[in-house]
Amino acid sequence: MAKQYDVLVKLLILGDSGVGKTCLLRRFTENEYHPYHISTIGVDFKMKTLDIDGIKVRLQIWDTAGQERYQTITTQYYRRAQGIVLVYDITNEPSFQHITSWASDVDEKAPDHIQRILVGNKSDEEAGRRISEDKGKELAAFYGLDFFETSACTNQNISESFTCLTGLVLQAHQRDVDSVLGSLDSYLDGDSLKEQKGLQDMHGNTQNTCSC
Ligand SMILES: Nc1nc2c(ncn2[C@@H]2O[C@H](COP(=O)(O)OP(=O)(O)OP(=O)(O)O)[C@@H](O)[C@H]2O)c(=O)[nH]1
Repeated sequence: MAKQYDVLVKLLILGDSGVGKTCLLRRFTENEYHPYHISTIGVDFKMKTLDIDGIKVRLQIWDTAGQERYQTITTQYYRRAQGIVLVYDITNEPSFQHITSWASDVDEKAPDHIQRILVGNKSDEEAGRRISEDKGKELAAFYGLDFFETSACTNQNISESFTCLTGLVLQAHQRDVDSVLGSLDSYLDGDSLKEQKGLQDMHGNTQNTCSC
C-alpha cells in the first residue's frame, strides 16, 4: 500500500505539571481545548501530518507527565526523540526556573543532535503574567533556541512552534543522510515500528489518535 507520508519525526513535550503540555498537543492535533487539568500518567502520544516544503512529515508527538514521580518513565523517551518542546507557563515562575533543569536533563539523556525550542504557554493570561516575554527570549537566547509564546486556549503560535521544531529536525537530519525521502525515512520508520511494539507490550494496546 502506498505510504501516506514521506518521513516520520518524533517530538517530545517536556515541562512542569500544569504548564499546558496536553492542551498544546490537543490544540495542535485536534484543534480542541479543555479548561481542566487531568495530569498525564507516564506518557501519551498523538499523530499529525504536516506538509513542509513539499515533504509530507508524519509527526508522532509524545506528551509526558510533568509530575516528578513519572520521571523514570518519561526520561526513557528522550533518546527516541528528534525534537523537544520545552514548556513553561508565563503565569508560573517556578515552571520558568525549572526549564534549566529540564534542559540539563535533556543534555544528559537525549541524543546529541536533538533539536529544541522554548515555549512560554498561557499567553492569553496577561493579568496573571509573571514572566515577561523578554525574559523568555533571554533564556532562549542563552540556550540558542527559537522561542514562542503560545496559548492553547486562543490557538496563538501553536502551529508555528511545532512547524518550526519539525523544520529544525528535518534540517539537522538532512545533513546526515543523502536524501530525506530515502534513508531518513527508512531509519525513522523502522525505529517507530519497534517503539510502537514496545508500547503494545507495555500497555496491552496502543492509543494512536490521528487527526488527519
Ligand atoms: N489560560 C490558559 N490555560 C491553559 C492553557 N493551556 C493549558 N491551560 C490550562 O492549564 C491546566 C493544565 O493543562 P494541561 O495541559 O493538563 O497541563 P500539563 O502540562 O499537560 O500537565 P501534566 O499532565 O500534569 O504534566 C488546565 O487547566 C488547562 O486548561 C492556555 O494556553 N491558557
